[in-house]
Amino acid sequence: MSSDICFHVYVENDTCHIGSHYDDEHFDCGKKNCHRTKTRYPDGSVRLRNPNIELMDQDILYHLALGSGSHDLVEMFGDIKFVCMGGTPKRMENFAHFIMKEIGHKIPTGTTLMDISQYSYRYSMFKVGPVLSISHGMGVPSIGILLHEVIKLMYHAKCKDPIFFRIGTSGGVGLEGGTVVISDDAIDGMMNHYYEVPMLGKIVKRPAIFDKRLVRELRALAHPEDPYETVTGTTMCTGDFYEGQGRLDGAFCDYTETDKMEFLQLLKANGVRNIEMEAIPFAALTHHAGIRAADVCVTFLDRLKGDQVNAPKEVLEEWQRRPQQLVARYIKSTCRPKGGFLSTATDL
Ligand SMILES: O=P(O)(O)O[C@H]1O[C@H](CO)[C@@H](O)[C@H]1O
Ligand SMILES: O=c1cc[nH]c(=O)[nH]1
Repeated sequence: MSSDICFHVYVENDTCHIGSHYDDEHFDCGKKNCHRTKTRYPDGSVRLRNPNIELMDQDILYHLALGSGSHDLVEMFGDIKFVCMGGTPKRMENFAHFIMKEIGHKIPTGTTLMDISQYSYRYSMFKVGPVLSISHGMGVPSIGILLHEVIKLMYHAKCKDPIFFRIGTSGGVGLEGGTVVISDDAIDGMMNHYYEVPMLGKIVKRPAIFDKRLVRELRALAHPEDPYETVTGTTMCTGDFYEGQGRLDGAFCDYTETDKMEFLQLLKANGVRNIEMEAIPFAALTHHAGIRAADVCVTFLDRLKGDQVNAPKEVLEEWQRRPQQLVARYIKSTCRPKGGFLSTATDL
């Protein structure tokens, strides 16, 4: 590595290099190819890696029902420190209410939380002080579109060093239902560690990298007395729930149970702890934007034991709250004693 290249993560010739200081240093060194310099202004606010946006009269965030011309995005969202996303509107509305209690955020008596993106009829978005809670739908294209617009929202709103969390559900690989998995790595259905996007007839590969320090900080917030396990490991992100995840119970199945079990055992032997459908674009696009992010999912079943999600509804609801509790502990751990929030739990 030449001396004018910094030790932060940087991308050169389509290859991602991770400097030895990546975990611990997030300052603006100004050196050539510094990922931090490319993605942040000196005050920590999000810098977009698309020069076209600042030349536009206004930017319409179509799927959020927001726009830089129609809304005062700095006034509405400038204080955001945490963006939490998960598949369903109901989970994210519940999380908004939960985090409101946890951080002691007050809204005027007689008022209720509003779905800011309700007229997009695509995603739901709730704001609770420094926390945005947004639904992302199912699968790679849905979360990909949302991430483009939320990252632009962070830029327009001049948010400083926001942290993104995905609060999800997944199938465990050798883990009981109800286990919480913090992803420290992501692979796609072909075991690639990158997000492949066809652009202008060519495949562009973006490395899918999670922030290792954030993973450690979250892991440290798991309580020994929690009545379930919290583990870290690789998450496989597939493009389908049935055949894409080796299930035998889809509308079609052209492989045998032996084929399925061999594949799942291979995943287990390679450190894969769970399977879901968003980790790759979530890791890759947040990393490309220089945004620290973590994917925290509960398992709904052990895929080594079956394919059907058959735990009772109330049990699934309780399990879904487990990743929310961990993320809430993180957010609370960044609260300053005199108000406001730090950018990281370990700055305390
Ligand atoms: O529970 P959420 O966060 O929606 O995520 C998981 O659930 C969906 C499949 O049932 C996929 O989107 C998968 O990633
Ligand atoms: O098995 C599962 C469970 C939840 N979500 C998935 O993608 N797969």
